[in-house]
Amino acid sequence: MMRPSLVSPVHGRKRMALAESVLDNLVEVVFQIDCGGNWVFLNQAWLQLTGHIPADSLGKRFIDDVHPDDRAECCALFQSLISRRAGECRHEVRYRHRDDSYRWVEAFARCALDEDGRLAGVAGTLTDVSARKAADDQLRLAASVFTNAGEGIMITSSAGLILDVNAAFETITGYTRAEVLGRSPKLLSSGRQDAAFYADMWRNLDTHDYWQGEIYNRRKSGEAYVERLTITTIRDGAGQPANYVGIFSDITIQKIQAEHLDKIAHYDPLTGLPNRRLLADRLQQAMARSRRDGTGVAVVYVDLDGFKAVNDEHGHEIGDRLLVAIGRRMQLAVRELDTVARIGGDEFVVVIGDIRPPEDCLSLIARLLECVREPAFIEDAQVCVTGSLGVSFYPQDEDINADQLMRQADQAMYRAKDLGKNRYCVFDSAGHRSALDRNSQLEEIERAIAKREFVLHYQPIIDLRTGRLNSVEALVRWMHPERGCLGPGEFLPLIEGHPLTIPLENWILGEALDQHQRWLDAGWDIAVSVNMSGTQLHQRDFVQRLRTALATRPRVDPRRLKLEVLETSALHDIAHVSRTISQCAEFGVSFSLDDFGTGYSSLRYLKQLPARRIKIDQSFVKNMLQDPDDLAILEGVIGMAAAFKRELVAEGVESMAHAKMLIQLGCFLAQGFGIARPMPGERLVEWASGWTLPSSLRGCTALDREHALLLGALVEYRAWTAAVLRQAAAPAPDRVPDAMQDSRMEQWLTAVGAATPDCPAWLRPLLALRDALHAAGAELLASGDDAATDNRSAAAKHFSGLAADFLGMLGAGLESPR
Ligand SMILES: Nc1nc2c(ncn2[C@@H]2O[C@H](COP(=O)(O)OP(=O)(O)OP(=O)(O)O)[C@@H](O)[C@H]2O)c(=O)[nH]1
Repeated sequence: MMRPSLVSPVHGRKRMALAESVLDNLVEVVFQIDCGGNWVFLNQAWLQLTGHIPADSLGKRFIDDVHPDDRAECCALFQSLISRRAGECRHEVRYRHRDDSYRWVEAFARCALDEDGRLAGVAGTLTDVSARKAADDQLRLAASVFTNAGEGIMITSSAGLILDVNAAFETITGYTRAEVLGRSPKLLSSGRQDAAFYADMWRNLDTHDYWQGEIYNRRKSGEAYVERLTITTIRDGAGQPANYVGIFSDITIQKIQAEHLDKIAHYDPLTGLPNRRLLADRLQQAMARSRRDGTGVAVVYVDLDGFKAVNDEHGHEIGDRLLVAIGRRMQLAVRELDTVARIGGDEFVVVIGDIRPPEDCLSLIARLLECVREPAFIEDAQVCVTGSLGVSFYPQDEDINADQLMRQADQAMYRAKDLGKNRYCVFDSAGHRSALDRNSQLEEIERAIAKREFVLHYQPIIDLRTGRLNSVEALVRWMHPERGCLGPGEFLPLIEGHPLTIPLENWILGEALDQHQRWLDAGWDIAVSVNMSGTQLHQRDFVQRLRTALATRPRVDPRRLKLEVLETSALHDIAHVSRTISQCAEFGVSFSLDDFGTGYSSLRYLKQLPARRIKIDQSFVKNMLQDPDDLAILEGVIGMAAAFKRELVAEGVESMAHAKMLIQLGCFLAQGFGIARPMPGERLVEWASGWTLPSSLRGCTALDREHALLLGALVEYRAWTAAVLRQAAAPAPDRVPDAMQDSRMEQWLTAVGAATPDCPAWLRPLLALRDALHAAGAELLASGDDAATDNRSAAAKHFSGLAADFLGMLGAGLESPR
């Protein structure tokens, strides 16, 4: 049964119009070419395909816009259809667009006949297949890459089963494609990676769709290899993992080379221990860990003692094996996190981390010392060395880096060597700081010498009997650009014993001689004394240098130069210094022993050193008015100087009272603030012309023995009365004896006949006053801590009055004719 038609048929012109509309709405180009190869019909789709309006192309040769490479084939097909007058063909050809690009076109053509059945040409369709062609190319390319890639490629399902692998996979792993399809990549596993490794890999694939790393796998042959692997997650339209693609390359050879290079770069070839470079890295890590968790690090520098002798005695090879043995022992002694490195020759460094208080690791350090000195038995030989170890600790009060820490340990190691080897020394950072300070101060002094910041001042030495200027002492001052004028006490102690004393003293000597010449020019011939240190006098060329200094100043009479040497300065080689003094004496330069009495060997020096002059240290002079002990020393020195026939100078004369007492004791040359302070050279002449002997000193002479005893008694009583008053004012634990131990007084009284039955009448008031003074003293001291303040001050007043009277009476006795 026929189905009823839903549309009514169209005929004639209507049909033609409908056909035209259908043709123009087609996506494909519908065409006809005449037998000469010219376009005779094109629908509207032509515009879309070529950019040309169909009417513009009609009458033109179809072949002209075919890609030159495709023309021959196209012509041949066309000719074949025309000549056969029947048939059809389908092929792909590139056709030029108006914009000069080419589109891939699938052409379908068959012979077209006219109404009379004669051949009219060729008709057919053209379809734009550029997009499909591009996709095909892409696919072909991908397939080619997959097949030909140097990297192994493995595609798995979301379940992790292998879906495909390429040829490189087969080459690298040794498995064929057929052997692995459908299997898990685990078949390659070497077991070298732990579960955590794979867990991390899957975490990355889940969250970042990507993982890259190095992985140790096993080939089919069982051989292990290293691959660098990148895995990418491929997700489906719903965002679920559909596949995993792994791309890997075999990096086994590079890995071996890198490990070899790393070994060479970071390990000592002989012992296999970390070398200096790796040590630096490990130390940095240990310091970082220490900062993180608040623990400490110790750096132990180990240098073998006497290792050269092992080489010399047993040969280099045994030496090598000893180094290996010691390195191994130390490595066994420390924990795994610690580092034992060999940094060269017979030097090792051990970094000990995670220590709590530094003392924590001292037993370990002692063990390292044992590791070194334990004998080693190598080829029938017993080989022994010891080690010197230096230790530094991290952290320290000040910020410190790894290099500094190593240097500190190195320094401490040198100290261990200095102290006799076979021991360890811990770096003393406080000592180091003061050494650093000292270094910078020394540098400053060195600069100051170069910049001529030092000047000399001169202090007169006076003959107290005549008031005449005897000589001057040159005293150095530092005109410091920031701190002003500094006295020698502020910088000389810094350079004591240091080589820097030599240039400074050379300058002082030269400058003093130059000044002497300037005074000569002014018609003033005054002797000058210059201080010389023990360091200077121990110089072998000292005498020669002194001669040269004098020779370059020919107008200076060497006898006008005196050199002062500190009695306390380290005169190690007294015989040498004695020879030096004698040699200088040969050309007129004399010596003084300065600060005499303060050293342990005053008498020895006095006996052995041919110094012409002795200078009594000012500490004895300063207190001689009220300290019987200092007075006794002074008297002793004065006696010795007389016995040894040495000239005597008293230093530290602060007042005319001091000067007077010195005269009375028989010391006539003096210097001190009481006479004149040190002054610049040019002021000295003016000062000397204005200076006269104070009247209190005129006519003053040395005392006879009787008066000298009285002077001693006076000093004793001054000391005692002052002590009693001090004690009364502020009771001290060391109580003053109630009764005066008046030994000098007793000696004097005996000398003047007080003990005889016919005691001189003039003495009686003095003795009575003395008894009263003693009684008042005892009463004052007995008044005790709990006595009423008023009572005590009344008793003190009474005692002071008696003391003044008594001391006045003794003083008057000193003035009495002898
Ligand atoms: N066997 C061997 N000896 C080496 C090696 N490297 C350096 N030396 C020698 O090790 C010695 C190290 O010198 P020193 O540290 O001055 O010798 P030392 O006798 O230990 O001296 P002190 O440290 O002052 O006790 C030198 O004689 C080097 O020739 C080495 O790799 N093998």
